[in-house]
Amino acid sequence: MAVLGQGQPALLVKVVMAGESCVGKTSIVRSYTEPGAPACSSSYLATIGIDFKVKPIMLNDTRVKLQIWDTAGQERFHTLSTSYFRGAQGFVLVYDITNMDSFQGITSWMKDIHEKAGDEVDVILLGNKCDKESERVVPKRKGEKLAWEHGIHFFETSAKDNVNIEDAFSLLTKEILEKVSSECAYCEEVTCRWTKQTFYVQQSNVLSKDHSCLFG
Ligand SMILES: Nc1nc2c(ncn2[C@@H]2O[C@H](COP(=O)(O)OP(=O)(O)OP(=O)(O)O)[C@@H](O)[C@H]2O)c(=O)[nH]1
Repeated sequence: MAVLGQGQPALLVKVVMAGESCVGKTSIVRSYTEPGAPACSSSYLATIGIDFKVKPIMLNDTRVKLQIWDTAGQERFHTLSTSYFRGAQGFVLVYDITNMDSFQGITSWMKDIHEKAGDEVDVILLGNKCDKESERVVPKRKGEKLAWEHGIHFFETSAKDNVNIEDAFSLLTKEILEKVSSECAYCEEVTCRWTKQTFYVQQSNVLSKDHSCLFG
């Protein structure tokens, strides 16, 4: 894998948040990208359409710019939300441990992800709101079993108390980087017809030879 130092441009990684409405997707993104600020508020404000945040991180000496797309979970936004799945390298798929319907919806979300983003994409499953133990209706072993059946990693998280959020994003990003370095599934090699210089094209991003985004 290309090792990018401080002075070098960052590798751009697109991650999409998915899951039913009100499971805590926005709060998880907030907890991760705005440390110190309250991730949860007493009033719930549904995501309308789509939003995104950027989080620069350093992982094993590689500079990464995580572009996190926060989709709306409400059914009326389903077509719009899933249209952002295409081209993503990773998904954070979330259910709420106090809401059985949100857990039962996970299989359908997995289907959407594979249909739109392919079978090779990395997914991590989060059972959120683990601070609400007294209201739990989804046992932890059910989440573990479902993740195991899909061959993906699993964490129980709390956006409110910032539990396991950083670990979840780090593990997902690590898996994505391993894939990019081993087979570069997302890049297409292009040679400039005038300068004969080689570039890699990843979606709309032009990447330099070491796969770091030139516009990073
Ligand atoms: N106790 C607790 N509440 C949480 C947690 N995460 C989110 N919430 C609350 O749950 C509600 C919904 O959170 P959001 O982050 O807006 O949920 P969402 O999945 O983005 O919802 P949509 O935008 O409709 O898709 C809010 O009132 C949050 O404050 C958590 O870890 N613990």
